[in-house]
Amino acid sequence: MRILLIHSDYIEYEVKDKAIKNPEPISEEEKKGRMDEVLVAFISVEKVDETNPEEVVSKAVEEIINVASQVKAENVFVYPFAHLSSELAKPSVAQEILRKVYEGLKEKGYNVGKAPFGYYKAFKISCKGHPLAELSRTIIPEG
Ligand SMILES: Nc1ncnc2c1ncn2[C@@H]1O[C@H](COS(=O)(=O)NC(=O)[C@@H](N)CO)[C@@H](O)[C@H]1O
Repeated sequence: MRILLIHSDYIEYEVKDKAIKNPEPISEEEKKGRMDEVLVAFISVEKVDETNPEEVVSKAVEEIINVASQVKAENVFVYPFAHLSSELAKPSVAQEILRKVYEGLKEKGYNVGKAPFGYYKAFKISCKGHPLAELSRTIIPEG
């Protein structure tokens, strides 16, 4: 799994079109979204993650929380992003892993947003620009 973390003043997105045959079903209001004062996690789920999804989910939640506490972000935004790796997991597995990362962060008490999975989206982001505002993490399952 590849994660790009951007501590931001805001992130906003707008769904444009389906990018895969069976994207995540979404309501009308989920076609647009915005979150302010937020740690945005752009996440590419990789083929290797399919060997141990549970381990990757718990490590991802741990890594994201670790950065959120360092930058004092209470809001986290999970953004499915297929462009941080050339070895992508198939969409069905990726969607499930991302859902579990989202749920895991909520269980830890964070206010969590997410962008819909499987769509082309326009987005705007405002990076805060401090020394820890741009970080990346790579998670590889051992088991
Ligand atoms: N492995 C993955 N990790 C994260 N997001 C993914 C992954 N696979 C698919 N997605 C989601 O599905 C969308 C499209 O994925 S994509 O790989 O860019 N494109 C496609 O799969 C199709 N255009 C066929 O190539 C992405 O924007 C993302 O929302």
